[in-house]
Amino acid sequence: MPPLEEELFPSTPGKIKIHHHTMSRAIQRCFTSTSTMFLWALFLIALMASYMSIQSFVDSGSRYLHHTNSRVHGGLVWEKQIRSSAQIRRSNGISVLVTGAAGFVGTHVSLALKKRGDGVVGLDNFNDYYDPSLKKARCALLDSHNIFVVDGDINDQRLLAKLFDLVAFTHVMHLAAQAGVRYAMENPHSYVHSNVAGLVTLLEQCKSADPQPAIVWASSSSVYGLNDKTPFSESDRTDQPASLYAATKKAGEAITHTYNHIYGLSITGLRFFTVYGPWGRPDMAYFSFTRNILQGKPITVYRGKNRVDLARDFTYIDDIVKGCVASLDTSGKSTGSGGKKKGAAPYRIFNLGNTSPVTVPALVSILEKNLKKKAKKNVVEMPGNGDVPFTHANISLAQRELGYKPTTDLPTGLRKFVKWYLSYYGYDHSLPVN
Ligand SMILES: O=C(O)[C@H]1O[C@H](OP(=O)(O)OP(=O)(O)OC[C@H]2O[C@@H](n3ccc(=O)[nH]c3=O)[C@H](O)[C@@H]2O)[C@H](O)[C@@H](O)[C@@H]1O
Repeated sequence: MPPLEEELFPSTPGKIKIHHHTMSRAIQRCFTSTSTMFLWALFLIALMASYMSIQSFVDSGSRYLHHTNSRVHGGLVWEKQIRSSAQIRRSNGISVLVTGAAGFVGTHVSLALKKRGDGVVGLDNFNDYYDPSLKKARCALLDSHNIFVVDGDINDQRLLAKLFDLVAFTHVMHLAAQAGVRYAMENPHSYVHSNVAGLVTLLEQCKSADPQPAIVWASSSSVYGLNDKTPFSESDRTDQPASLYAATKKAGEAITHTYNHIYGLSITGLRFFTVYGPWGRPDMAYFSFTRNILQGKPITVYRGKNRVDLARDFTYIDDIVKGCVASLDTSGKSTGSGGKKKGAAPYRIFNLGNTSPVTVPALVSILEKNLKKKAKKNVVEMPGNGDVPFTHANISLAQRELGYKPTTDLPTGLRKFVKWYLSYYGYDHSLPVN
């Protein structure tokens, strides 16, 4: 016989068996005397009273929890905050659900949209892949611009349905993801959870929404993997990923294609090339190098085979934001409704890079100059951890279709980053940033 807990909470959904006869006999037994019925009535009244007081607590609590983004999803105040954040304040404006809004790119894109009068609602799970206090600080910045960020996960189907019930989003800017190339060896499942399962949950919601939103989402330059034809063009092969991270982003491109094909969702995938800048991600090289140089700690600089330096097409955040906003503006409409396709919808993929790769040692030199301090470098051969030796974007397609034209070179962008870093962390570098 299975243990009692197993009967009550089956490990897989869809296996709950309700034994109606047994249950009705039990109910009959309970109601055999009038005194028992009276006690039951009292119990029900007490239950209703406590439900009503909990509901009013939730409503008043969410007023105060606004800044800390409570996990409580519901209540009149919460709904009002979402509706107000989604309000469009310009003619022909759009209303956008930004997933990963407390992330690096998400914060910048949300601000840009809000500043021009679009409606923005953020969604973020504030996970601890890197210091959540930085995410909270970004969130406070968004809050000061009247952008509300819901504390929740893209895997939470009920929450997504609730958000779409409240707001007829015209667009979804999907930036929530498990990022980082090398961390995939430590925690592979987090990549599948966010970048595959979470993506599907979000697409399922978008496909059944009426109207369906157009979707712009973050793919990655890492999908080019072992491709050695440079610069990388969108039509180059992407079937040789070098990391699980890259594989999940490639999977995302395939998955979004099916939702475009079957349900008529308008999809734009953006292959970002090593994005950097103020409010950036502490797990990335430029950020952790800055911290270590300031703290007098060594940095590890990877080098490719035959002592060849690694290089990246580092792209400044403001350029990426322009590419994201232009993608939203040119996305075209999804054609389906209620899960039914009515015609072909756009399916696009663009490289968003800088078109001028810089080596990692050159990145370190620029940081040294800005920080006025020498790095203690440990140069080691690149371990087989998912890294690729070189990235270089061909951006002519984005230039043609989006008017995308990056304008910030690495020295200028890093100067802005260092200025922000010092203003944010101060000169007391004892605080951990990752
Ligand atoms: O372009 C992209 O698609 C990807 O860009 C970055 O990935 P990555 O280019 O590896 O960025 P960093 O982790 O900042 O590394 C930059 C370079 O510094 C090198 N590096 C990194 C860390 C380190 O300790 N030492 C070191 O030499 C890496 O090998 C790489 O060549 C992001 O972390 C990914 O999320 C993103 O998708």
